[in-house]
Amino acid sequence: MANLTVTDVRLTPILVADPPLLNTQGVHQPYTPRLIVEVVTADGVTGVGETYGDTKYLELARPFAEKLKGRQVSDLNGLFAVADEVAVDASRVSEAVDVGGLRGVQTADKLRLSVLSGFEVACLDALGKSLGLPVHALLGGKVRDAVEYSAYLFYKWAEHPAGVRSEQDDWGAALDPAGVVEQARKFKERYGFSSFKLKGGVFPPDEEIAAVRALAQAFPGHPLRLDPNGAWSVGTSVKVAEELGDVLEYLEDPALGTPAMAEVAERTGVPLATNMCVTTFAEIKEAFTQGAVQVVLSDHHYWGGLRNTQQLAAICRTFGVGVSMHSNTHLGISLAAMTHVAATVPNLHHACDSHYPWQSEDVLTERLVFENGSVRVPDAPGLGVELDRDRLALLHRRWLDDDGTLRDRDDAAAMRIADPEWATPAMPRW
Ligand SMILES: O=C([O-])C(=O)C[C@H](O)[C@@H](O)C(=O)[O-]
Ligand SMILES: [Mg+2]
Repeated sequence: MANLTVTDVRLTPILVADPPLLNTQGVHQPYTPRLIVEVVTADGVTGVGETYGDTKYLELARPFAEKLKGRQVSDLNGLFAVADEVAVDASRVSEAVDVGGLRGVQTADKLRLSVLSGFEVACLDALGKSLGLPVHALLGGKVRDAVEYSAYLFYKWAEHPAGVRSEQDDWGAALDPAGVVEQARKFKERYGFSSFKLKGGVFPPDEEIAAVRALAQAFPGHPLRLDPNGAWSVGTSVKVAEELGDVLEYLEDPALGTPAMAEVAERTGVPLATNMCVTTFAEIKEAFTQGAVQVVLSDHHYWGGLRNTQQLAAICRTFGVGVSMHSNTHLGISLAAMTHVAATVPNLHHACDSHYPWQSEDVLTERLVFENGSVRVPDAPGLGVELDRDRLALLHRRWLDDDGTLRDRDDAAAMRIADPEWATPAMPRW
């Protein structure tokens, strides 16, 4: 019988290269923080997880890790009790919608869940390796063999501002409809994606409408999405929905907050998706009863892990609301975790988001591969991925060497390097 007792927990904060991707808040930093979690059992089995690596997450992860020692990796329900014991510094959260966060309301619970998810995935990986079972089997079994992802298109500079230390990428600039179409072509060529999401809220809506129209012309029949992260008023949202209604699979978070989304939903037939107004279980009732959203983009990081993601999917199914997946900058551990849980969700009818193609660096010995836009669901024990300790050490070294400037993701601060006058836009921006 395997000894599933946690004897050691390792936390490794890293900085990962990120291209100059634009959103309504600003631009991505040249390096972004992530946290790699390792949980070791008495048998010497190591499970890996990944989550946000900014200071406020690290502050919680450290005491969480201490409390995990001596517990069983199979005690997944117990992780929530551990999370409740970890104190959150009140200055780290505001109950209001955090427009700077791009991921909705900021609460102490959500912060705890975002940390918990890294431990839950590491425990599931260790448990799976100990029992010789893939994570999807621990979650009840896969209902599909591959999970489809969509191309995540961004307006983008060719490179980070001059004088800023950064890694080169070969995607080029995308600042107008032709650039966006060119980027989409590369995504299709390289990964076989057949649906496209454009991160909007960067340029005035007419320019973004033109970019989506250009995509529709270049890729007829392909599902398209546009996501301005709540940057538009209700009126602007309705206008964009009217103009693009014939080509959009859904419009994502056109306006900020459930009441505004509900008003948009009432005035258009275009389905609305969200990763901003429904990001916690507490927000579901109001949004669903008001018909504010037709698709919830789950994210196992802030929903509190893979099993909470399954619960969210079950609630969505009950209410006839669609479900898919949101993504931030993440590495292969999280892509594997997303793929395992997505494989178990019967009502997943939209290709999931993933930033992974934008990440040229990883901490795995082998990168996960997209074939025809999909990732095959791993059947090896655990997550089916292996940590590359040299890569991990290298990216950790970068974090150690940083003076603190990059340890907390701040897209507005990154933008101010190029444009010192830049201030986080007041919402609605248009
Ligand atoms: O709304 C979304 O899809 C996101 O929040 C994803 C990311 O935060 C994305 O906007 C980004 O990284 O710029
Ligand atoms: Mg979004």
